[in-house]
Amino acid sequence: MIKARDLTRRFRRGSETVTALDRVSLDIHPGELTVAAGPSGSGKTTLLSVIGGYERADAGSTLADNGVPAVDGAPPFEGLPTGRMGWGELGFVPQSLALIDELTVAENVELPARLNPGAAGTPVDALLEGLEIGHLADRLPSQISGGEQQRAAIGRALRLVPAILIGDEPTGHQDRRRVDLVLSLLRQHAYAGHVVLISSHDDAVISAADRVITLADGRVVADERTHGRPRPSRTVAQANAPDASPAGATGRARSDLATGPARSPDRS
Ligand SMILES: Nc1ncnc2c1ncn2[C@@H]1O[C@H](COP(=O)(O)OP(=O)(O)OP(=O)(O)O)[C@@H](O)[C@H]1O
Repeated sequence: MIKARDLTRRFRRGSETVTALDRVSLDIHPGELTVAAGPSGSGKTTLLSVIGGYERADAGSTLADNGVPAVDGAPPFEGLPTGRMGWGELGFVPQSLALIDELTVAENVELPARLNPGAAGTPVDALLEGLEIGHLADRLPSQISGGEQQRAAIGRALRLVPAILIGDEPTGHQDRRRVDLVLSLLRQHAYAGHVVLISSHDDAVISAADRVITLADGRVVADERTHGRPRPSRTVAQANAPDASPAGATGRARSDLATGPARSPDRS
């Protein structure tokens, strides 16, 4: 589970201050597809970037279950800041995609595993086939379409089967059939007991969601469970057991990864 509390993010534009997020508090649960919706400029990208640790909040905090099962009666929620999670714990699909142009499609998808030697996950070939880009494995990102690049970025985010998956409009470049394909993979990941939070203003995506959080002017103006699908009572930690490894054990922390070229260019 993710607990975001009082997230506030302001941007300065000359003499003007834009409040992109205004004291947003949310719990995002595993086991359901959660979609952040709202008009352009309402704060969706900022919310996902702050929750994913790609952008710093001016105020507030975002903590996540660290995947370690409870021991000796200790609460399973350990409160790890999401910004310190690596690809093994948190997969991110940025709007910019941030693929490395010198690496092939297969190498881009494999990157989280290269950074986390020994970590378990889904084989690259299976991901590429599932995302219908298997035939493009040896091409460079610049040699494939925007929709194909986006599916490669989704494959990279899913590579280590992260407890948390965040996608900023991950279907934005897809045709109708591939929107359904991507949604089906994301829902599968969510229903396996993981946290899946994406943004979209596509009605097809919103109607496929189990929960829709609507933003306007940086605030949550609606928060609805659309399918009424009961949440599994198990935690992310339980869902991941016995493969769960302590945060950090699967590799580098997010702050380290930020220095790598695969992370969002927004993070320096
Ligand atoms: N780097 C920045 N500098 C200044 N203002 C920014 C910056 N990033 C975002 N904003 C502003 O913050 C507000 C929220 O932007 P954000 O990108 O989060 O919205 P969004 O809902 O994701 O929009 P879209 O659907 O168009 O992607 C907008 O008013 C935007 O102009």
